[in-house]
Amino acid sequence: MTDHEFPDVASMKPCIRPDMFDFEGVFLTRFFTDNWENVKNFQARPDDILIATYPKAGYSAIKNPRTTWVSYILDLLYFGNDENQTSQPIVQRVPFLESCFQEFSTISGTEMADNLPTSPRLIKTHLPVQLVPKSFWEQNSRVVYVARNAKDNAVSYFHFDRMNMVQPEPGDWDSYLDKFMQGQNVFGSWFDHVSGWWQKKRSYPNMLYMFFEDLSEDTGREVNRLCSFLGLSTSVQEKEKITKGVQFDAMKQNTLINHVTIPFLDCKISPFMRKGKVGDWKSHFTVAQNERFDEVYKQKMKNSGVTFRTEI
Ligand SMILES: Nc1ncnc2c1ncn2[C@@H]1O[C@H](COP(=O)(O)OS(=O)(=O)O)[C@@H](OP(=O)(O)O)[C@H]1O
Repeated sequence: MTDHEFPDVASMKPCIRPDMFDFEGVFLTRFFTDNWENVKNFQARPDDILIATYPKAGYSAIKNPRTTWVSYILDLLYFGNDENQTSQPIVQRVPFLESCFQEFSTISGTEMADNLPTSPRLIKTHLPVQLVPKSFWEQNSRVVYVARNAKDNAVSYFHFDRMNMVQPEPGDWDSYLDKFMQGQNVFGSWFDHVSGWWQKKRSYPNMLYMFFEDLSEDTGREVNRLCSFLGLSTSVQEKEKITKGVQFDAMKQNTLINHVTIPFLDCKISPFMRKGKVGDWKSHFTVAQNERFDEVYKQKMKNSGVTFRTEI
């Protein structure tokens, strides 16, 4: 088996479904803490681009290339014409910084990032802002944060936890939603994550804060925003091509992107590229769940300053 291959999923099942534990105030699993010294001491570079999201907000990266949408857009903007690059799965093109899946890979996220031959390096993280390695701030690296409304994010994360054998068991939807409201998810509370990064943006100008809902409403406009932020003079034709290539249906068909080859993701339970919709929460939340959620949301987000759209 090479560095980038996985064992057959059937043979892996007994050793997976890890426990979640409190790590410096945030729920994580060992897959994100086993390499912590190297994560903490990771040496960022001034031209690095860190793509940060709460899980399932549309960014997609090690064997587990996720935060897919914006990673793929950035990858195409920088390396779309480099066949060498685009023939690799996106998990290898955009390393997942804190990941360390020792059972499945001999290479950690930090090693993969250190070995990246490209410049700039595109690096993905799901860490809450306070756990990001300090060298990113010291080097003034660019950061693209992508946020998704809490309701759709909860639904998407629930289905992902059902199909991802390296995440804790999600249980049923009702109890999952309760845990989500209490912040008991891998990578911690959605509320703290989106608010913490929003807060950081105030003191760190080298960050673009994007919304899944905006990408969904007008992908071309958001590609333009990314180009402005990054100082790219990509041609109109190229931007149009990229915008077309990153639509949900096109990405769902692309096996280098859609993760069907990652053995611990069981796409028979739920596909990685599931629905990609704004407002899908309506087909999951009961009236009672929605009322409960709105109450908790109001309370937890009252001082955050960031607003979301739950439909477009
Ligand atoms: N191009 C495009 N258009 C619309 N929606 C898209 C797109 N790319 C990714 N997605 C949706 O984003 C969700 C996955 O988020 P991530 O890629 O951040 O997942 S991960 O945290 O990295 O595993 C997941 O959302 P759900 O379908 O609602 O589950 C993906 O379908």
